[in-house]
Amino acid sequence: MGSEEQQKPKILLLGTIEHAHEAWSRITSIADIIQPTSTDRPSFLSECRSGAFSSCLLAYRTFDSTALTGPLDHELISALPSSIKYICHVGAGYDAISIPACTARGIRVSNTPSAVDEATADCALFLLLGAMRNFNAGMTALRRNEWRGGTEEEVEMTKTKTIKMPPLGRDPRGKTLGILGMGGIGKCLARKVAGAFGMKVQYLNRKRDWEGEKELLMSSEQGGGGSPPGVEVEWVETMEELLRASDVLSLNLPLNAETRHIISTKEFAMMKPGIVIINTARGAVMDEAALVEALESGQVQSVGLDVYENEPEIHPGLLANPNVMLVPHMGTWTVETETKMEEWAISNVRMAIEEGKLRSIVPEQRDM
Ligand SMILES: O=CC(=O)O
Repeated sequence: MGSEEQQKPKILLLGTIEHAHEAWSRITSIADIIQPTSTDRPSFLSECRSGAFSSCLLAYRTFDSTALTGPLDHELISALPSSIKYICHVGAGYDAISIPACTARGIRVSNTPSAVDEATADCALFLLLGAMRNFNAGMTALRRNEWRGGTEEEVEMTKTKTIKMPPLGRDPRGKTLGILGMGGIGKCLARKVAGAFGMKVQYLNRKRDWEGEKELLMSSEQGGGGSPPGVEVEWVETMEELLRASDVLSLNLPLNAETRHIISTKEFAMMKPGIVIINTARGAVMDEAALVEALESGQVQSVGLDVYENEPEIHPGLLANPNVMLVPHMGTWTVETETKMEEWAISNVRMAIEEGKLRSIVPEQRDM
């Protein structure tokens, strides 16, 4: 019986299982779970080098575990035992993991695409409407005990006089939404804005997604009744085309070496004056300092942000600006979605153990 126990593969658990307890308990019957005792990156690196995780087959990691380990960069990947063959990440964005470092060590990485699409697109929809309608200015004024941004004295005077009003918002209907990065979240958002707000959609992607376009155009013909109308969707070839024609821009692309600061001073200058920008991808795809300047000059009218360059730090120029709607990275923060993401990551763990492969290996490693 003892030797049977020893044959179980070992899993390094980085983070905690919050929701998918049933799926995880099935894993614990086929694998031994090892958890680090360290509390910060230097001690975690020492723990790795001490052999504490030797013979672990894979690491399961959550987004929040970065607070303990720091990024899974070259230094950290090199410190992992050579027995580690898989890293199963809970989340769609895996910019905290150096894929080149993993590939060089023969470690395969999985993420949880599509599990996040609906919830993240819903969050983008909330930010889009909030930023277009200037809801942030009014909402934060109320919490200062002011009415729509007027002072307390002005509120008192409203019985006889007018009060200070925030600038009028704009309706989304008939406006053009530019989507930068037409993956699962982008498509989901396109469907939602067309159905709920009657917006037109144009997108820029690494390559034209004919199948995806067809799917969006046909969405009216499926399901009948409550299904949204087909999406008017147009592919554009260049960033300049996308920026010049968009009334609202939504960032839906992954963060990597090519996309870091893909939106910066030059790109802000190309945008339609008074554009609204939504970011639910990663903060660093946009140059935050340049964004603050573009907001101050009025080139960008308002923004809705769920993600920031140096989370949890927020640029003071964003905090101070009433035209900035801020959400603290809650795009997938629902019971259903967080559960789905954990279950998806656990299904990668199971497949790695039982079949020696991953359900959703990251695109950079598809040929591995
Ligand atoms: O930010 C959320 C994710 O990457 O899934």
